[in-house]
Amino acid sequence: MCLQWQTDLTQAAEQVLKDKASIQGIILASAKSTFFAGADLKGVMRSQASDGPRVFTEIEGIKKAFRTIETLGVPVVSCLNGTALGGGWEVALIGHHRIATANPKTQFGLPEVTLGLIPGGGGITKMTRQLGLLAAQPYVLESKLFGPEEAQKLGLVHEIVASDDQLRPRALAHIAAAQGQPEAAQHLWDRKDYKMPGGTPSNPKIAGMLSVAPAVLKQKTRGLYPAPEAALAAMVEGAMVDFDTAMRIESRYLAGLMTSQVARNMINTFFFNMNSIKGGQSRPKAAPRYKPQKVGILGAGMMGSGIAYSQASRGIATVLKDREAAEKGKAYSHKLTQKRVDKGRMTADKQAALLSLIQPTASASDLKGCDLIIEAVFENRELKAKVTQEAEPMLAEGGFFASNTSTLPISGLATASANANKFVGIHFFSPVDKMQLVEIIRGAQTMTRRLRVLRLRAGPGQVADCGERLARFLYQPYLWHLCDGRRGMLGEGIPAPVIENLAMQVGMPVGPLAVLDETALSLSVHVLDQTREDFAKEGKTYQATPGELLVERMVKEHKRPGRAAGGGFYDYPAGQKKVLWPELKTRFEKSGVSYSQQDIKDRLLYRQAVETARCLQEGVC
Ligand SMILES: CCCCCCCCCCCCC[C@H](O)CC(=O)SCCNC(=O)CCNC(=O)[C@H](O)C(C)(C)COP(=O)(O)OP(=O)(O)OC[C@H]1O[C@@H](n2cnc3c(N)ncnc32)[C@H](O)[C@@H]1OP(=O)(O)O
Ligand SMILES: NC(=O)c1ccc[n+]([C@@H]2O[C@H](COP(=O)([O-])OP(=O)(O)OC[C@H]3O[C@@H](n4cnc5c(N)ncnc54)[C@H](O)[C@@H]3O)[C@@H](O)[C@H]2O)c1
Repeated sequence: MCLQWQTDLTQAAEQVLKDKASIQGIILASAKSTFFAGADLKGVMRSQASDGPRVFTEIEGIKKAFRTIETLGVPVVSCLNGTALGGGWEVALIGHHRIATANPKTQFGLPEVTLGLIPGGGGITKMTRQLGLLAAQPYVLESKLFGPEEAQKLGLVHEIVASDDQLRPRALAHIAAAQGQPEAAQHLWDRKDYKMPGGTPSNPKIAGMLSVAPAVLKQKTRGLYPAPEAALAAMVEGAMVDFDTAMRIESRYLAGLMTSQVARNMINTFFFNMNSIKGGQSRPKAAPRYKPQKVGILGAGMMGSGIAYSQASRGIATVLKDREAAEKGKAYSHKLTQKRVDKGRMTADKQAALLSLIQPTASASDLKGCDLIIEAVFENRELKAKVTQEAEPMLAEGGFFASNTSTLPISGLATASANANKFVGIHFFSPVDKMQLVEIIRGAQTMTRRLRVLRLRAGPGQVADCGERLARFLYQPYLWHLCDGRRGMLGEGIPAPVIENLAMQVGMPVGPLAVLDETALSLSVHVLDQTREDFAKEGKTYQATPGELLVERMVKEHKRPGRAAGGGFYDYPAGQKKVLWPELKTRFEKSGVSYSQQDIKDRLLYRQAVETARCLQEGVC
């Protein structure tokens, strides 16, 4: 929907208006494999707040042309040969009759709110009038996309054809059959007898539901995302007025959002940056994709058991080795898959096939022939060196070794290896089955070609090739320091619920103390112990931060090592919601401590900004 397209559209609308008497019907078709990708997001990225009035005029201009075509009095047929998203779906909705090619890859719908925008090119008004205020919500407020079949069930597509070459003949046949039938050239909502499905907001049932809708939405967005709120407002306000006014209402909301910093940030992150990652921006150039055939995992604790699941669920034979906990580690995969089986999302056969790929063992000899071994034992340098030396000889020819360490420099760990050039860091995040990110860390001696992007996990954003600078990597400077700041705040006497709630108010999905519990407080203590040992070897004394000392007290004094071990900053009563450990109040809270909520929010966010800037400075990509 760039400026050139807008000019062409306006001219086409003027032309059909002139030629009206000789037109029997209009076909909207695309010459590309995608039907239409919607508004020009590059243009939106260039917009400024002062562009608001101009953008409003452009949106209104586009919709005027849409309206000219759909109210001309001739049947309009949209031939949907491929994906139609956002403004593209809004173009499809010009057609009174919509025909789609059957293709499981085709996606229709309105992804706008995921980009900080709203479907203000007629999408809100038309989808609401077509489906009703309640039924349209998932498509408008949650950007639920759908394929041709679902579209047909919803009445949004009227015909499905087997191949693209059938679209035009079917459209022509429809136009021929529609001659003399005025309703075939009219949208539902333009008919005199139109009634909104389910009722308008004046219907008491709808009014009752709408009265709680903003609160429900706010609970999800925490007031941090303006687009879903604007979309809900445009839906409801639009449902109370005539069609043209409803269209203008959505244009106003859209113009405001389109020229906002929030939308630019979201578009840049969720569309352009995500596309670059999917397109392999982080991959070493010209490196072939690589999938190991057999993977060994050392340590079947929290991380090892999750990594085993992630390998087996991608069909990779996995040997899970632990001194004592290998069976328990495999049981984690059983637990995860059983939940899916119980919900009917996985067959028992598939579960059995996945579990059969995990071989629990206490014996290093079972690792023979692995082309990748990932070490995930305790965060202790000597132990890691020992298990590396024990397992490495089992590698298949050309295989390589990886450590899942959170904090220990890879170059240092690689000194235990007989092949430091085949030693890398592969850092999974907890919980492994949910987190898409995997960080690849290059040690000083790692051969660059070892950094083939591993297909260990599906999903985008999977790799940050950090290299290794200053013997630290992403997790260390980034998350670790963030966590430390939060633990530190608790140590200053700031109440735990204040820290947790303010962090969520600035957009974190869960409170930071909850995250620390998940990753295990005992892990922080292992890291601290190792750091002290390292300093001592150099004749120095490590000065632990207040945050580190607090966690050490939690683990060593109060015996609260984290969620997996029964409790940490939170208690985890069986079958109930977690609750903050009541004794945090008596042990850490200081009565009369003064704090400003804004300062706490700033401390949480500035730390992220500073660490992000450092990552960029250090070339983490
Ligand atoms: C001063 C301010 C400007 C004001 C403009 C005013 C305009 C007013 C219009 C208002 C009315 C409409 C409002 C509408 O409701 C709002 C929207 O439409 S928001 C956009 C919604 N659309 C999308 O989210 C779709 C985005 N695209 C995709 O999901 C995919 O590209 C696809 C369509 C599924 C196709 O996938 P692929 O085949 O894999 O192709 P690629 O993804 O690799 O894309 C190829 C190439 O095209 C670029 N591109 C794709 N879509 C857009 C886009 N919408 N805008 C800009 N560029 C787009 C993509 O970046 C690739 O570029 P390359 O990397 O090759 O440079
Ligand atoms: N916890 C996290 O959130 C997280 C995230 C990313 C990376 N890591 C890293 O992953 C590694 C493991 O962390 P974890 O949280 O899974 O620890 P964990 O304590 O849950 O598990 C460690 C496992 O190692 C096993 N082990 C000890 N010695 C062994 C040996 N000689 N041979 C085989 N197994 C042995 C233990 O029995 C235990 O099951 C650490 O290096 C940690 O820094 C942890």
